[in-house]
This record gives sequence, structure tokens and C-alpha cells, in this order.
Amino acid sequence: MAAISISNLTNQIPTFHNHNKQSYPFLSHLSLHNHNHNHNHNHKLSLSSNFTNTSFRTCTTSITALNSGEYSSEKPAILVSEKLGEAGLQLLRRFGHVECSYKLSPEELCARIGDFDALIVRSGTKVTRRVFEAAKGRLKVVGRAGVGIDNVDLQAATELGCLVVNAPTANTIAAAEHGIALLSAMARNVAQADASMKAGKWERNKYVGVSLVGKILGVMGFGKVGSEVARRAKGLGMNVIAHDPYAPAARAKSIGVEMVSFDEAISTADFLSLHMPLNSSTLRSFNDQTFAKMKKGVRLINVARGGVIDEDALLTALNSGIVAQAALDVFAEEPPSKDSKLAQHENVTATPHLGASTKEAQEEVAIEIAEAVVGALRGELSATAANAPMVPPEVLAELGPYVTLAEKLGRIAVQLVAGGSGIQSVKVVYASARNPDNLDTRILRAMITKGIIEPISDAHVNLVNADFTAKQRRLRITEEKVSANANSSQEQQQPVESIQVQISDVKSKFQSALLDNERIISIEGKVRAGVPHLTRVGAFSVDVSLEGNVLLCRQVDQPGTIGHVGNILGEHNVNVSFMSVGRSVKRATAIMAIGVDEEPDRATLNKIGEVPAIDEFVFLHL
Ligand SMILES: NC(=O)c1ccc[n+]([C@@H]2O[C@H](COP(=O)([O-])OP(=O)(O)OC[C@H]3O[C@@H](n4cnc5c(N)ncnc54)[C@H](O)[C@@H]3O)[C@@H](O)[C@H]2O)c1
Ligand SMILES: O=C(O)[C@H](O)COP(=O)(O)O
Repeated sequence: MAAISISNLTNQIPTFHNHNKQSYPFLSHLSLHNHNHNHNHNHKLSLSSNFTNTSFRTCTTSITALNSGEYSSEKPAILVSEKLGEAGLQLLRRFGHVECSYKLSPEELCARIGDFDALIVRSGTKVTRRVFEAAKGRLKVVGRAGVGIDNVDLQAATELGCLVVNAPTANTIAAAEHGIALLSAMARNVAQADASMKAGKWERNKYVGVSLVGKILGVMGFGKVGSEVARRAKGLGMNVIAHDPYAPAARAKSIGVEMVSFDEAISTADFLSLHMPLNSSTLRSFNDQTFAKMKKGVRLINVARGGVIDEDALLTALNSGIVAQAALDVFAEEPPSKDSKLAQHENVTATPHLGASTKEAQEEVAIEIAEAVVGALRGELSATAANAPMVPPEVLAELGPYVTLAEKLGRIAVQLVAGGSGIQSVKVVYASARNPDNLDTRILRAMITKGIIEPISDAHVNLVNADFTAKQRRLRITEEKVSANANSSQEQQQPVESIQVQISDVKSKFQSALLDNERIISIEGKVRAGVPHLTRVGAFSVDVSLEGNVLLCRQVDQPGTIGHVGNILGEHNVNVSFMSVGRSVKRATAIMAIGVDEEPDRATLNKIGEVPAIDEFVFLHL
């Protein structure tokens, strides 16, 4: 894959106007899909004859004009594909259009998904790459109303910039209670005895059970559910050991649970209860080899995920008596086939994935996921994001203006690169008067990446996919944090004093942006009174607020030039919002930075290029 090329910008990227600014104020930080490609106007902007013709999409960080599907008003559209508690639905309805379609086939889901901004699922909906691709950029968030996100293709979501959030806490107790219910029911053959009675029998000798007290329970995965199961099992008089490579031993110890290795757990336990996530390292980790190491007659409970067990191996172990009984709430395929030998096995107690299914848990889960999805659609960062940095709200609030600055600096820097250059290496230097090591730069880096990549590609970059997109395009972004001297107490309180963006090994269409003519484009920005400013271009200090578009001119520092350019703009009804001149030596070369509200047309720009004192200039869309 080639480095980002800007060689053919001239005729490929039409000027882009977004006429459908939406009012989701923070979404720009997170989810910047733009659905207005149909509104492209093929305006081309010609800079003076000395310069490469370039056009850029205007920077529009507003979001998501909804597609022209069924839901086309200003409100976001939310598809709920599995049963969700009423309280959560009400919350969602207050915010957007909600469609509950509980029986969509995979094909129907793909056909409909492009009409929605959010999708809420439980474990029964497979949110595959096909679904994300079918969404064609509109889907901004997938909410998993529960814990396990193994039914969502996280990689595809990340690549396509879709946030995935879950509701990780609300069903913990329900799942733990179900685990204990299965443990007890299995030990006393409750389900089998009940079925026998319903068949008119009275089989007291057949259903003699085993006691729990004094037995060893091995909890595999000592997270939220596992630790609650352990706590309850202790109350039943069991000796509990646990295996979890990532859980702190002290937490287990505090409730009287000993952490042991995988092999020790499986070889000493009388009962094994599984509570780890399904991922590539846990997939079928209970298999022929591991069953062979277990104590003969072990009893197995699984309320985690069916896929952690090799089901054929379990069947063999049940038939050979290595596993005396199993209690399964989850299956590799759900529902399992009607003639599943496992579900039908007389030593298996089976439930249809009921772990989270209590009234209380479902109401709580629905509220938890509705809040997470609404927050994400509003552009807030989520505390339960599975594929984006979780940035605390207070950090986000503080970094807000720097987020805008970062994106604009990225946009400016890339527009200064001359056609024919391939951008490979970007360096960002953050200066802070506070301890720079404490600065969380993930959002800023994502926004710089967005600013650099979006004007020269069709990619939609956001916090979710920024690093992935940069990597995919072989754009290496390095960061440096340096200490800044604070000149005032206000500067001391700011999280960031300045952000410098450098693009190395490129030519510039504005020579003055190069550092010592070294093929390094360098610009710097600051936030002043909450407004992003461009404060340095190459070696020249400037000060222009980045609120409209910017014209940068290098000129001979002599009387009249500023007025001349200002007049040309005025004559063509282009309003100047800000102007600053930076020079190194009196009456030598100066850089003039002009903020303009409107986009000057080609004739206006040509006239500026004809001003004798102007050596070079560039118009930058922000
Ligand atoms: N049946 C249901 O309805 C139901 C309900 C809730 C949760 N679940 C499932 O239960 C599981 C646990 O949920 P949770 O909320 O406790 O999650 P959690 O993230 O709080 O806990 C999972 C624990 O597993 C540990 N772990 C990771 N890899 C491991 C490995 N290889 N071996 C041992 N431990 C490992 C993690 O360190 C973590 O402590 C998940 O698979 C979840 O999907 C099922
Ligand atoms: O991971 C979970 O939260 C549980 O497996 C619950 O799944 P469900 O929402 O489909 O009941």
C-alpha cells in the first residue's frame, strides 16, 4: 500500500459543501461520517499560476445528514434488533426514531441498516463485516445490550469507524445467580427429575445427587460474574479456587479464593464454572487435551460462551464419564440444532441462554445501553467503548478547543504539501506548562490524523478508526511532549500550550512553511480564549484565528501590500476576519496570514497573485 499520495489532488477532489449541518454538538469529536457526497460541487480552485491547482473539501465537522431512507428528519434513527426493556426504549424514543424489528434475517438486516445511525443488539444478532459495509458509513454506533461482544465484528467496526459500546455491569448478578442455579440444579438432578415426574414417573433412586458443601469449585475467569459466583459458592460451603491470568490475586484473596494455574484448577476441581470471555485465546480451550487432565467425574457449568468449549470433546468426555454432568446455558451455535446430542444428553442440564434474563437485569441493561448509545450519538465519549479510547468527561471537556485546533492544524499542514509528494511521516509536538507526561493525546492525535487524511481521501476518520486508518495508509505519526514555560497563570492552567505539526520529506507549495528549506513543513497552533489560532508557519510567527478560511502570503515587507490585498478581497466581497503579519527582519520578507469568512473565487486569487510584492500565497480551507 502506498503512502498517502497527494499527487493527483487537482482533478480528483471536488470542493465539498455540507448543507446539512446537524445539531449533535459533540459528534464531530467522535463520529464524523458525512453523508452529503451527493452535494459535491465540482468547483476547482486555482491558485496563482505559480502554484499547483488544488481543491479541497471544505472542513465540515458537522455530522450526519440522515440518508434519504425512511427516517429522514433531523433525529437520528435507531434500530433495535432484539427485545429490549421498556425503560430503555423510552429513553431512546425521547432522543430519536426507534424501530424495533426483532426478527430480521441477516439479509434483511443488511438491507435495512443503511437507514440507521445506531443499532442495538443482544447476543442473537450477528453484526458482521457485511452489516458494517452495508451501512455505507451511516451507522455510528452499535450498542450491545449486555456484556459479550463476540457477536460483533469489532475489527470491521473499527476499520469503518463505528463505535461499539456495551452494557457490562447490569446483568452480572443475574448471570451469577443463573450459574448458581445451574450448579445446584445439576448436582441434584432437578431438571431431569422434574421431566421424569411430568412423564408420570416417581424415580427416587435414579436421581440421587451430590452434595456441594466441602467440594472444590474452580472458577475459570474471575471477573464480574466469576467473582460473584465465587462469593455465592463460598456461602454454600464450597472451597473455591480460581484461574484468571489477568485478575489481581489480592481481590480473590479478600473473599477467600485462591488463584491457581489453569492446569491446577482443572485437575483439582470437582466443579468447574466458566466465566471468561470468548476470544481467540479462550476459543475451545476446553478440549480433548484439557478434559483428559480433569478429575474423573468433574461437573461443568458454562454461563459464559459456548465457543470456549469444544462441544464434540465435551460429548466424548460425558460419554466416557470424565465429565459426570454439565450444565450449559450457552452453545457454540445458538440455538443448537434440535437434535443436538449435547443438549439432549441425559447428563446435561440445558437452558436457552437465560443468564441475563431476569426482569430486573433486562430493565437495567436496557437503560445502561440506551444511555450509552444516546451519549455516543451526541458525540460524547463512552465509558463502555469497546473500540475507542475511554477518555474521562473532564479530560474531554478540557481538551475540547484543542480537539478543534488539532484537526485544523492537520488540514492546514496537508494543504501545504505540494502535489507529487507522498506523505509518510508526521511528527506532532505538544508543549505543556503542566507535566506534559500527563497529557492524554489520543483524541488530539486522532483529530490531526483526521485533518491530514480526510482532505485527500474518501476516508471518514474519527476517534475509533484514526490509528487504524493511519496505519493502513502507512502514515507514521510520532508524538513528542515537551515542557513549556508558562508566561502567565492562565497558561499554567492550560493543558496544552501549543501543538506543532510537522510533515517530513515533502515539498511545499508554500516555501515559507518549510523549516530552513529542509523538506519539513512545520506549523504551530495555540488556543487563545477558547479559539484555535495558527501561530507559526515555518520559521515565521503569525497569529490568525482559525475560524473561517485562511490565506497565507509571503511578501516583501513594504508599505501598501497589506492594504492592496485587503482591497482586492473587499472588492470581491470577501470579508476579512483577522489579519496578522510575521516577519523576521524589518523590510525583508514577511508572512501575512488573513482569515476570511468567504471563499475567494479564482479571479480574486489570481489578482492577489499578481500583486508585485507577493512572492507566494496559498489559500487554505479549514
Ligand atoms: N449467559 C449469559 O447470559 C451471560 C450473562 C453475562 C455474562 N456472560 C458471559 O460471561 C462471561 C464473563 O462476563 P463478565 O461480565 O464477568 O466479564 P468480565 O470481563 O468482568 O470477566 C471476564 C474475566 O475473564 C478473565 N479472562 C480473560 N481471559 C481468560 C482466560 N484465558 N482464562 C481465564 N480467565 C480469563 C478476564 O481477566 C476477566 O477477569 C463473558 O463471556 C460474558 O459474555 C454470559
Ligand atoms: O453477554 C451477555 O451479556 C449475556 O450473554 C447476555 O446475552 P443476552 O443479552 O443475549 O441475554
